[in-house]
Amino acid sequence: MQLPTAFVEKYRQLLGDEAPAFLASFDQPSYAGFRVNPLKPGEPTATIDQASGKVPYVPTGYYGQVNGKSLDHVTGWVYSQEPSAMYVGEIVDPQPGERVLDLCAAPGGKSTHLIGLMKDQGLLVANEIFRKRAKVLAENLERWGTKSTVVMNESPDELEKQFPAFFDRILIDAPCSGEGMFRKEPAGIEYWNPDYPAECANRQRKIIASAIKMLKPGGTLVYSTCTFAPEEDEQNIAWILDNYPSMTMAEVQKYPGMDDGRPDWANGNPELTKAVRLFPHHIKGEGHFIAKLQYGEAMTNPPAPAKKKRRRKKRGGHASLPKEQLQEFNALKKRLVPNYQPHHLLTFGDQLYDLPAGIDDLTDMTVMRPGLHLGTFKKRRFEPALAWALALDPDEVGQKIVLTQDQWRQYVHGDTVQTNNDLPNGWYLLVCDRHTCGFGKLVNGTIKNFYPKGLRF
Ligand SMILES: C[S@@+](CC[C@H](N)C(=O)[O-])C[C@H]1O[C@@H](n2cnc3c(N)ncnc32)[C@H](O)[C@@H]1O
Repeated sequence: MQLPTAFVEKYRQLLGDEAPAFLASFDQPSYAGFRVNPLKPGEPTATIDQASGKVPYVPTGYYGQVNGKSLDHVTGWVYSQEPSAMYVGEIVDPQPGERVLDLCAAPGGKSTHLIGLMKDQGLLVANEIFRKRAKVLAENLERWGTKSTVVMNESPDELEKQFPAFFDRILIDAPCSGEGMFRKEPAGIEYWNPDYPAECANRQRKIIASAIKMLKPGGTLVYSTCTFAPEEDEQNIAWILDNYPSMTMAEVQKYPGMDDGRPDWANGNPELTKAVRLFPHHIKGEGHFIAKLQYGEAMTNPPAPAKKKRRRKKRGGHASLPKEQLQEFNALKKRLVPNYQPHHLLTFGDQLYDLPAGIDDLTDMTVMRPGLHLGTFKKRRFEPALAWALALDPDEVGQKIVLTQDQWRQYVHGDTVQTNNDLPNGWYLLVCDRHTCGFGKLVNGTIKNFYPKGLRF
């Protein structure tokens, strides 16, 4: 691989004797991996059978490729993620019931991991600053089947106004110079120049400052990058320790092949050894840096959570459900999923969502997905959403139709599906090999296709 001369020189100086092995790793193939989804009601055996082994430091992680058009992938039973990146979620270690923020979340590798570890209990706010990427994030989280995630499309400095001292845990998976991904995505090399890491570090410090304002006293902040650059890694952590006396380094478990952070690459603060570096010449994965910090109880006067006036947004705002719509929704729910207990029903235009606990005011925020998308109100009828189907366990649904693999392929292709059953007409959950796939409307033995057009293949 052709690396910039200044890059090679920089790491020769920093790594000394280790530099040849480090530089040689860029000519080795990158590692692919995937995680299995603990929120789904079974093991994705078809994908696991193709794996080349388990990732030792991630209980749900495997080495191997995922087929993007497989049933396992399309229904969110697996998520394709590079093995080093998987360690970030484990270090965040979120617990069920907590409030967690993934501040730079698209396309959703870490968010899907975090909400799985939380057993889909509590609140995950998955935020992405760029709208197109936030849309992809929302789609990936819908496939994952989460009920407790809100997807936002905000800048960190807007979010900090909405959520002062609010979160138990915050992850900053920072936009970075991406040196650790050069092997996997060589196009990233084009953006690199000797000043690029320092430019990224400046941006990262602004994100960090916003994040700290949103952290509860006693909460934890995990900061990760996929770059080797000390400016963006140890030097940013040293900056946090110097400027925020309440922030201290937390210990991180290191598995064989993982390296300590390098104080000598920053200001010599020995605490920096507690960070972890994943180097491609030492582990089976790409380059990563992860540090965990604790917001000590020393911060005795955190800003009180802002009290916001409740008001309806002019456009795209949310509102409680009118009686007629509630009846339409309840009629369908009673037939399909009688035991489903929505937490807080709200509408965005004609879309119905179930907002998770822990957040009740989305005023003044750009929200891509205010919780679980339940469906759409059409003229005097309610059409259940794909996201709702993907969040259900087939065992909790009364009305369902089991598809063969061939019928599932017809369904994701957008075709109607012929059945030879004599079930009454109406909505059914479609299930293939225990994977919930969507809802279909049965009309005289034919399943009408409501699979979203943009997802068909
Ligand atoms: C490393 S990626 C995140 C990857 C993601 N956590 C995952 O695991 O799939 C960093 C993200 O930060 C976003 N970003 C870029 N500039 C930003 C800024 N100024 N503030 C916050 N996020 C930013 C990028 O759009 C990108 O999606």
